[in-house]
Amino acid sequence: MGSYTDVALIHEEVAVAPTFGSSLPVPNVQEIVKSDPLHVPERYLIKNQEDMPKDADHTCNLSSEIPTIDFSLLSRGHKEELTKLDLACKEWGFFQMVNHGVATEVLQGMKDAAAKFFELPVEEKNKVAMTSDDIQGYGHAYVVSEEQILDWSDLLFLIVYPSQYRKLKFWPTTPEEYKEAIEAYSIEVKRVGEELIRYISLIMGMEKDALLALHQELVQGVLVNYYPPCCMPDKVLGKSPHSDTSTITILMQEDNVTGLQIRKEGEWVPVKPIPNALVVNVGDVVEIWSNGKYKSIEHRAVTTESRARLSYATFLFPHDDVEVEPFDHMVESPGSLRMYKKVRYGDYLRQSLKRKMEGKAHTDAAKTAS
Ligand SMILES: COC(=O)C(/C=C/C1=C(C)CCCC1(C)C)=C/O[C@H]1C=C(C)C(=O)O1
Ligand SMILES: O=C(O)CCC(=O)C(=O)O
Ligand SMILES: [Fe+2]
Repeated sequence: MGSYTDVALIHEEVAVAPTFGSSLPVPNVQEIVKSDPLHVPERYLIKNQEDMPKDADHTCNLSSEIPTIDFSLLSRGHKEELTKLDLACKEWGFFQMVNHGVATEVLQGMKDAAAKFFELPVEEKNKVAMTSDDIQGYGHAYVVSEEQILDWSDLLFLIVYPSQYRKLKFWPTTPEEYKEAIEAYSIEVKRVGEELIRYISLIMGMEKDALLALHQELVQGVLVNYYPPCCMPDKVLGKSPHSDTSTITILMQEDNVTGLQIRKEGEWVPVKPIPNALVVNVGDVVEIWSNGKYKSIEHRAVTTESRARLSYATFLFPHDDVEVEPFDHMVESPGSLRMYKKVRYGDYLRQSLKRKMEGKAHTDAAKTAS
């Protein structure tokens, strides 16, 4: 455990009221829409034409090329599926995962409980609001300056494992089924996520449990993103371009609202929801460990004019004290360049939260001088 003079992290007690992780106070987007559905405050309007989203459902041929991985085939030791996983992590950094074994009722239970929470009056939701010295709870993140363009979304972020890191003061008690729903969902996603990290360990040429062991302990956070409808969906972003600072991220989407877009060949490629599938992406940690062989790809979320969209991102990541750097065997040959510096994960995460979301800024900052 880090020193207590350290600023608060996700699972360290707060000794002093740090600025770490705490976003500057910003308006509640759901309340903006409630008060005037036909107005978008200046701070949300994108300035650069090239950053502006086309309509969320714009067709892009590359969407159909996003890999699909069958988890049940991986579980049965299918070498071809493992090769597909290797390719997906190398070429896309994203894939749709099917046949993961998580019951539809468990997926739906998480969706229903979260939807009920976000439908509550803001006074009720603010009972679990983020505080200035913490990064769990209801509110916003990555807001570090008065000038930055704000995302058209509100969020609820909770650490669920290890259970001793939970801060139940931020867990909604209304709807009363929230705790049960997120626990049922998270234990299943933990099962799938740990297996995926084992398969990634194998495709990196390591023992199946080696990568999990390097986490010291696997930390699991659940982020529910709420994207209210927007009257100018082509002028705002639900979530700015970023790569995830996780080992891997497992995302559940709504069935019939497209919002997630991933960066590929200079295009923003919509990830069309597949009912009951989970979207998996490589995080910065695997990119660094693999010396850039597996890509933590930039992605973003756009909004729609007609309806709200929710997404459920589970981040799996190491303990703060884990030192992350490229594995020797992943630095292709003796002459190859070691692409990243050694970073203490807690510092890496802390740095990422001090910046506004700006594409690959996190991993760029961890690169060795090129
Ligand atoms: C390990 O964490 C992540 O992968 C991660 C973190 C998100 C968050 C915190 C660590 C605390 C504050 C809340 C928030 C959920 C943003 C990934 O988040 C994605 C989302 C953004 C944005 C990002 O940069 O990575
Ligand atoms: O809402 C989405 O589809 C993407 C969310 C995301 O990228 C994140 O929360 O890290
Ligand atoms: Fe993300």
